[in-house]
Amino acid sequence: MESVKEIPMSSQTPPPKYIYEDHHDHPALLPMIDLPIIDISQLTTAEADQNLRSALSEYGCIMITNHGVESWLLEKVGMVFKQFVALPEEEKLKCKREAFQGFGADPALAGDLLPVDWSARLVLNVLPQEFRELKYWPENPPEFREVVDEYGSKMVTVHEVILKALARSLNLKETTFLDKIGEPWILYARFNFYPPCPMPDLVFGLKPHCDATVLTVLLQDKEVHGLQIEKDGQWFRVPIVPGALVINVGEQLEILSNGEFKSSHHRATVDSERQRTSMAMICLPNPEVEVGPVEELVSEERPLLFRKVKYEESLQLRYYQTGKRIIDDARI
Ligand SMILES: O=C(O)CCC(=O)C(=O)O
Ligand SMILES: [Fe+2]
Repeated sequence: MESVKEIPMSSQTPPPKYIYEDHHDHPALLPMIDLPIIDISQLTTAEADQNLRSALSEYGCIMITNHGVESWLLEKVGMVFKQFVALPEEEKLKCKREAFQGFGADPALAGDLLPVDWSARLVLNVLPQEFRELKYWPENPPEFREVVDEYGSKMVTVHEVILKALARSLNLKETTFLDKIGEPWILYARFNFYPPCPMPDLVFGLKPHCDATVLTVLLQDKEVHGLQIEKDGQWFRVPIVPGALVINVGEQLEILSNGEFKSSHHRATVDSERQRTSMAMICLPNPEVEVGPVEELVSEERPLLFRKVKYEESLQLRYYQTGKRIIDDARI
């Protein structure tokens, strides 16, 4: 098992296991993308629902404002994680990553793997409450648990508001997607920590991937860029918009919507001098549920694209490390 000691060291020239032979564009050289910004307090009007639908269909990744998370809480969520990563090693070891939850690098699996990410993550099941394993939840800083708990409950509303609007925009009963992902669906948090790296064009903080989720709500670092998305075969940097949250369509929503919404292909690069953090709140179907396309979205003009699949953490990790996608297994 990896320990927190195996987190990449900011001062090091990257050891070979992190290095991509074909270097990618230096992050600073890529153009910024102008992502749609959607005020989600306007959703329920037919026009706002349609705007959300077309923005997500075109980009797979948008920004949202008026999402109901007060600015002090956004600030705190970012801050408590920065305070946690600044703690001494022994303190962080108390939440050491095991198979899935906790703090550390991804466990290294056997096989033909892609280079290792220049990052470490703190992964926590947040909701439903009975899925929480508090031994992985930092006790330091002292407000960590309360802040993540509060932010998590706001995220339930954000997910519900968006999933209902997307269903309405496709002329479906508004709870269609929520009904399909089962009760309770799962909310988990992934806090990403990217130490600086002197050769940012040779490593990735998070390799190119699509989230295996329904939706991901991402709080970016306030100052340091790193998120990039691919659109029409080109990579772009995602701007930092103060107070806005980033929404990524995940593979489960691509399946549910029979391909109407495409999961966003994205990655995180690292900075040569400054550390970066980000925090993803992720929606997954209930673990007992098999997710397949909504029947009303299948027709003669729009044939069935996917068979039903069950999300599995261990499979997902293996796929991530080998550059495969679960959704490709589901494609008919
Ligand atoms: O750090 C970022 O901006 C991207 C994070 C991300 O893609 C993820 O956690 O899945
Ligand atoms: Fe992601």
